[in-house]
Amino acid sequence: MPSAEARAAAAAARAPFGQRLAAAMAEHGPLCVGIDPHPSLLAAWGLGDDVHGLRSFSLSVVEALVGQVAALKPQVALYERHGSRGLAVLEETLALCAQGHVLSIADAKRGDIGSTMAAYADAWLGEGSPLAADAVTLSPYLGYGSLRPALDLAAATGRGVFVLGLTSNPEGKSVQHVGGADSVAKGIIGQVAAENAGATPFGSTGLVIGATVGAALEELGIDLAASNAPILAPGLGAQGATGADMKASFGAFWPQVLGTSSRDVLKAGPDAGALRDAAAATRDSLL
Ligand SMILES: O=c1ccn([C@@H]2O[C@H](COP(=O)(O)O)[C@@H](O)[C@H]2O)c(=O)[nH]1
Repeated sequence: MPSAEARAAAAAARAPFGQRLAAAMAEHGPLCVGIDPHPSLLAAWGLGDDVHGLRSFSLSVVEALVGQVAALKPQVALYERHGSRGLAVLEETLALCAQGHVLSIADAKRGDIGSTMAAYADAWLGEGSPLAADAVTLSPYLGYGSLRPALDLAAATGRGVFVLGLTSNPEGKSVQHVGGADSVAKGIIGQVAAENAGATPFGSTGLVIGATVGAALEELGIDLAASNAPILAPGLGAQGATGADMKASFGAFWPQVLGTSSRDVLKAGPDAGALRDAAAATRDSLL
């Protein structure tokens, strides 16, 4: 690991995640491709459901899509299921993203009591950590304040977080919509807004709002513009949402939205050109 001085200098030199994401979206369009090496996809690519297949799949996706999309989002669970060697592949995948200057979002959905949260923050956002990504997804359902160690470390290292707000799965409503006009989700989004006050073009504390939420933003009276947050919107493609659906749901908030699709793009592989074409078609549906 580099010295403490070198790590501090690297963190200080990094522009805030929100600014880096805005620049990447302006250059490459509002698409993030998820790296989700499901067993079925490994088989469809002619790879084994083992660490060699995982590595070949992951590195092929990064190599094909560097310079093509705003961000890549490895799904951590699909590396964890291969044990410590799977996590080593995730480290290599994140390093390749950094080398190719494509933003990485580790979809880990971490959330725990504050003292443990500090360790998760070190792992996913700490300078010099082998698993550090440009941003990590967080679950606020142990209380938004419990995320503080990650919010602070992200700010100190120029990294970002995406806090679950309204998730893309149908079951999410049973928790997130509770309270109606004063919904749980609205409360979380309000706390995210406080983190991002004054940041331009948006802050580094993002929100996950599913591409599948339909009219929920309007029904719950949620003003995403006030959150000043980048919005990570999963659910495009395999979960049924289209670019047109997303534009209808997000309306005036569209400039903040980074759509993300995994299986629908990945099924085009393993041919690199076919992967690039699938990503380009998905990105174009968002323009
Ligand atoms: O609300 C959420 C939060 C995260 N996800 C994750 O995004 C991808 C979606 O994969 P697809 O193949 O495009 O459906 C996956 O890793 C989920 O865990 C989400 O879907 N919804």
